[in-house]
Amino acid sequence: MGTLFTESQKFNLPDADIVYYPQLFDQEEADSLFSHLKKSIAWQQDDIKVFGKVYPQPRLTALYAANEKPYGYANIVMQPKLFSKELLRIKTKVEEHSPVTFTTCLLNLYRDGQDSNGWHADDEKELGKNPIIASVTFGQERWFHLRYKKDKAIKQKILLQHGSLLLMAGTTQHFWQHQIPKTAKKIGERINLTFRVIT
Ligand SMILES: O=C(O)CCC(=O)C(=O)O
Ligand SMILES: [Fe+2]
Repeated sequence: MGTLFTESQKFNLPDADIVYYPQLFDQEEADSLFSHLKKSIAWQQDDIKVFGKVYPQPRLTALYAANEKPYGYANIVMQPKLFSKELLRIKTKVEEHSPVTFTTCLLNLYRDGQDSNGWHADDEKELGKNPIIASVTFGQERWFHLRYKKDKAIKQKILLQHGSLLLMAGTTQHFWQHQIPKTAKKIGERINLTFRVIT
């Protein structure tokens, strides 16, 4: 079961460094990792505070890491659980395409088209100055939207497919925001893993 060769795609966008690998995992391996993660991850639904009002987050999440450092964003502070051997296997595979060793993985489970992730940048202080974020998709493919902060008419859509990897590096998180929009279509579940370095 070697890695299939599939062309990577580098996006030519201002102040961004974004590369997409459509098939980090082949179909069979991606199917089996999806079912494994669906049942073994400690999925939780946190509340988020937006302009003083509290809402349940429109997706389930979980935090795993190689250390015990918490990760906080949008009024939530998450304490990690230790990486499982499958998460370490995925991490090792991702690191073949990345110059850094990741410490932490934030996972998202989008249960259907009404689950989403609003406009944001991964620019929390504990991620460091020019963070490398590696985002892996299993299950339902979803659109990933990017918009340039200085001119929101400059944007990019990327279809994140089953078994794919998206790498964001350089100044991407300073100059760009991203989101996973809702869709009215009847669609299945998607698991997303975002590997990060938290020091
Ligand atoms: O689900 C995705 O592809 C994006 C997740 C994301 O942006 C995040 O967790 O910060
Ligand atoms: Fe993000």
